[in-house]
Amino acid sequence: MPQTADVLIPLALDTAYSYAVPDGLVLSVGDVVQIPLGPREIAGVVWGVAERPAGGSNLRPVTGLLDVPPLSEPLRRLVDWLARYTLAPKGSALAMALRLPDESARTETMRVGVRSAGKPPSRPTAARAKALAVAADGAIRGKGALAKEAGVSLSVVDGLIDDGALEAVPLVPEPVALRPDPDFLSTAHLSEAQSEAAKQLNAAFDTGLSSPRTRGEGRDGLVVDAASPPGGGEGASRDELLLATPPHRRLPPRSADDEVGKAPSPPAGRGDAHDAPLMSAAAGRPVQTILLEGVTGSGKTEVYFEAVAECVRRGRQALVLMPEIALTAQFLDRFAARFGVRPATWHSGIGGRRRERLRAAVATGEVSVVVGARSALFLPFRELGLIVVDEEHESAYKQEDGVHYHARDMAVVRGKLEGCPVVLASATPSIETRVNAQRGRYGRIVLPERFGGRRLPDITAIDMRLDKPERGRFLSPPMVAAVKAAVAEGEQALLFLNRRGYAPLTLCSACGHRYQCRNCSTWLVEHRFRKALVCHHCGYTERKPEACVECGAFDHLTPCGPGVERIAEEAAELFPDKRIIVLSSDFPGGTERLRQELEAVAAGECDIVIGTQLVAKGHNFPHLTLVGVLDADIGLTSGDPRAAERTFQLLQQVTGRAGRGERPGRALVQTFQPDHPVIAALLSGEAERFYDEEIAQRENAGLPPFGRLAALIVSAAERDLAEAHGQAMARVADPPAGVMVLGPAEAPLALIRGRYRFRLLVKTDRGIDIQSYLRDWLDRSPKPRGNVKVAIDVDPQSFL
Ligand SMILES: Nc1ncnc2c1ncn2[C@@H]1O[C@H](COP(=O)(O)OP(=O)(O)OP(=O)(O)O)[C@@H](O)[C@H]1O
Ligand SMILES: [Zn+2]
Repeated sequence: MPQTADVLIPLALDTAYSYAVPDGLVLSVGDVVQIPLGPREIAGVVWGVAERPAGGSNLRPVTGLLDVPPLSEPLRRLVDWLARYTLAPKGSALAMALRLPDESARTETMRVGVRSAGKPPSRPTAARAKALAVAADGAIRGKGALAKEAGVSLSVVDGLIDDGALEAVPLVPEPVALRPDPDFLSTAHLSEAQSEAAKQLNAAFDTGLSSPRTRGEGRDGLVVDAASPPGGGEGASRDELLLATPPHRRLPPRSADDEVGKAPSPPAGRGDAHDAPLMSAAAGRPVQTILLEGVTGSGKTEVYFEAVAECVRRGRQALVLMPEIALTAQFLDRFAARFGVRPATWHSGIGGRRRERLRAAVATGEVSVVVGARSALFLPFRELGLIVVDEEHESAYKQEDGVHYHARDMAVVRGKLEGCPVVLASATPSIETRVNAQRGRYGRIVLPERFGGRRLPDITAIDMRLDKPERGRFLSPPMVAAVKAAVAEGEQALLFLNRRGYAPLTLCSACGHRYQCRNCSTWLVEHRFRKALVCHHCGYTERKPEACVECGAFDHLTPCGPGVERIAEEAAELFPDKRIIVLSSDFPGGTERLRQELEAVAAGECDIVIGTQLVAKGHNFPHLTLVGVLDADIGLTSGDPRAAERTFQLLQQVTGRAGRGERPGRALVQTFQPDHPVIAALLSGEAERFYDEEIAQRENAGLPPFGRLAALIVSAAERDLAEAHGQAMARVADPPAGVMVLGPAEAPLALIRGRYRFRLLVKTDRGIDIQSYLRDWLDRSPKPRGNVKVAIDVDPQSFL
């Protein structure tokens, strides 16, 4: 019987389109096919197939089956899930999972080398002789390499190939990644606490979660769970997930002992708690997602490496997600020390061909461990057995454009769809994850102490109202003294200020003019290294003028407040003979240079490090003993409901960089509000109390995870248009009980890249299916006209 195929296209379209399958071609769901779309041909994925009556059809035909791995069922369901959850068009969600090789990548698939064919060229020239002299050793070289070595042009080499004096031979591509050896290192190096934690973690593999029998077993099983928004509440409707959860088909185990050879799952309630699976107190069944919470420097990495090892031993694949910048050589080396080889890595800096080879190797199962940034979540794993989300509290996991998704939450969803354990690791877990652990939805494993008997740093506040810096300076006298003492001992000091550039505001002291972005409602930030004024939102840059553009006065431009560059200047004056490194994400040289500098810091090649929040993320600087926080209050004043949580996390992370090596560490925190609950909790080390209070406040206010939020951002090139559309939407919002719609209000960043922005905020009770409400509201709303755009952000992390 001939077929019809419903093909989903990776464009901003929400539905699959029907095509006729030509006779002789049999398609399955998940196949990647070529189809005509308007005047062009495009790749899409078969989302459904049906039989079609023989004879004619007015559907356009599928034009080909592409030679790329089909999209697995869990991945297709992730795409469905993602689209339903974020309200993004399904095709946009698909685009994240389907990155086809671009043309350049395809044509280059076979690299060729050349070697001497052992016969002279028919037409000898000096250049040819040089090339042949190099090739005379019989070795195989790339064409470019040979040309370079011989000092001749590529066309000389090509000429010799045509002539038959050189022969082209295919080069065997180097493997994408070597196989990690789960038993490369014994577990003897683990501390007792780490071994315990690893054991508990690995018990998750024996819960039977990944066996086919427990899948899709109805309402009380995993089915319903997978529908709940992982970020918190139990909101999404059951129907939604029942829809998304057909009985699961999975690949047979690689080898019999994958499933059989290991210890059978221990019966629930067995006496020995440690190698029994963590049980959900609430549901009385094993948990699938586990919070691995350990203070900074407790050695969480080593613990989850053991889970990765166990996963590999079972013949399955592991994915470790990291905030991008944390993909340092240091981490890769630690992986290599444990597994004998570096892992395959996936991040935005990996180019076309390598990307495609890695995707293919992930799909065949050849690659068993991938360490990657958030987009690695959409790789086509053949048999995913574990996902680790390191630094799970990081806001970098939230994608803020296109499909607004949170990679940590989607990791939990993918784990459920694949039937594999998910480990969320952090020293400062998000409130959402904390609450899930308290409620027993997630398991929780705690490492309360630092590895190797090291102490957490002592943290002291410097009250800036009392210990004022000198005029025009930003380091208070006790801070200066502490840095001096540390570097005198040959130790490293880190000065932390979460502000890029030289000064956050520049004004003319003659006329008061403030330098503002022409596309955004933001102040321009002076970047002295670049001699420019820069907008941190749109990148608009102008040369710093000699005279005020407003009144023409010379020498009156005054920087207001500090950025890291200004602190660097001050430190250089205070400590002229010390080596200083400034780390900021906007420096020329990009990620590569940053990685190198982070390594230099780790190797002790500088005395004073000055950095923004990127130095706080998971790094290990063994020589660092002093952390100075220059403005602890920066984040506290924003209107963001997570301001307190974020500040606490950031300060605890950055102070946690001190004292990780041999010598104990300490931290000094400059603040104008030493009594603020966040600062007080940081100083007293009472993280538990801080979390308890913060959780109680969220609960009282009905904020996530106790209620749900979604933001609508209406933007347009004209302010009136944006505002009018926002108001028109608000008029038809018609919120039912349990739903509140606030706004439209002008966004705090009212203008970005020349577009005016208004925000609407939807706040619902936990039990409400916020997506259904949003869909219904959008259907009733006037369609955006002209250049008006409406962006939807479910579970917003940013309120700007
Ligand atoms: N079993 C071990 N053997 C040797 N060194 C270890 C071991 N476990 C941890 N360490 C060392 O202790 C330090 C801290 O470990 P790790 O970076 O894993 O901590 P962490 O819990 O991830 O901290 P953070 O949350 O601050 O990033 C590292 O220098 C690491 O090499
Ligand atoms: Zn701007």
